[in-house]
Amino acid sequence: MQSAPSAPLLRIGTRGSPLALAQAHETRARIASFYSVDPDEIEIEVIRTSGDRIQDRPLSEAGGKGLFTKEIEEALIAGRIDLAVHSSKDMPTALPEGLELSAFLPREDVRDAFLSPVATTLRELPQGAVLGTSSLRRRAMALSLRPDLKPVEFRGNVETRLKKLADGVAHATLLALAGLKRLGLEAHATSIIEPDDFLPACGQGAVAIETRIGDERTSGLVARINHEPTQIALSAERAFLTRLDGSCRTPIGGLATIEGGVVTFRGMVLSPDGRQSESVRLEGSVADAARLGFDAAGELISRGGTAFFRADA
Ligand SMILES: NCc1[nH]cc(CCC(=O)O)c1CC(=O)O
Repeated sequence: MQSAPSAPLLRIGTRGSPLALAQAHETRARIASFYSVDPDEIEIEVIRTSGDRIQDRPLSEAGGKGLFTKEIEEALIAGRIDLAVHSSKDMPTALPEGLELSAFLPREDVRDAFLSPVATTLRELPQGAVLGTSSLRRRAMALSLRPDLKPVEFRGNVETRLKKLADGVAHATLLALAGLKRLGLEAHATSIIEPDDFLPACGQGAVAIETRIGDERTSGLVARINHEPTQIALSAERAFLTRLDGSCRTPIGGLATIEGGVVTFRGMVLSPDGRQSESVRLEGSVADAARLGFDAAGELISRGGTAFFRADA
């Protein structure tokens, strides 16, 4: 007689892109190793989201960030999965009722990479070069440094964008170094852009684990693999975004770094054409990280920085 398969220890929900799968597998490996269980006892369930389905128009027009999380969060609420693994950067600031971010993996590199077959850096691109990017932040920041560049829409997963670049659809593109590294594709980076020049998106490089509020078993299990400095940095960055009330139609950069118990938060808002911008830099204690992000947003609002994106919302 065959015995009935035993119920999995945990079920992880994720998107099916190679990057999402790499992140789900890393989460599974960390949990399995912490509890010394066979990784196969933790199921990975691939869920197709609206963001994966919609390919014909910019996502900022189709409804924004929530598109990559909606169906996964529905499965979580319904109890078909126990935890969801997401790129923090793709998550809306407001979570659906009943869900929480209960843990973060150690943050990967936060920087953006410059990729081009014709130049080593953004500054060295030929006059009027075509820049492929679907990120309003990268577009605005690139235009602030090089107003002559011609941005074109560049959708798809990391591999698709690399292929478009190789096919000559654009002279250059910008990608998160974190994604390239998690996919083992960092050799494709032509150069790396320092945050001083080009602030990353809030949450860039951080992987978030979402669970049901009240599911003590799962939140207890994942709490043990939580990377606290990442969680603290993310609390500042998410507070910043929440107060700015930015959608993905808004060029915003934000980064919290932690050193010796001190959190440094840098934030920036830009007009879509990159001609106007406001920046802020605040320091505070680790215990006040969320307050720091909140205050940084307040500072930009009081300087009128949010008028840049309110106008075209
Ligand atoms: N918007 C897509 C997305 N979401 C997360 C990453 C990269 C990994 C990360 O930032 O954690 C990417 C691709 C990119 O921006 O290059």
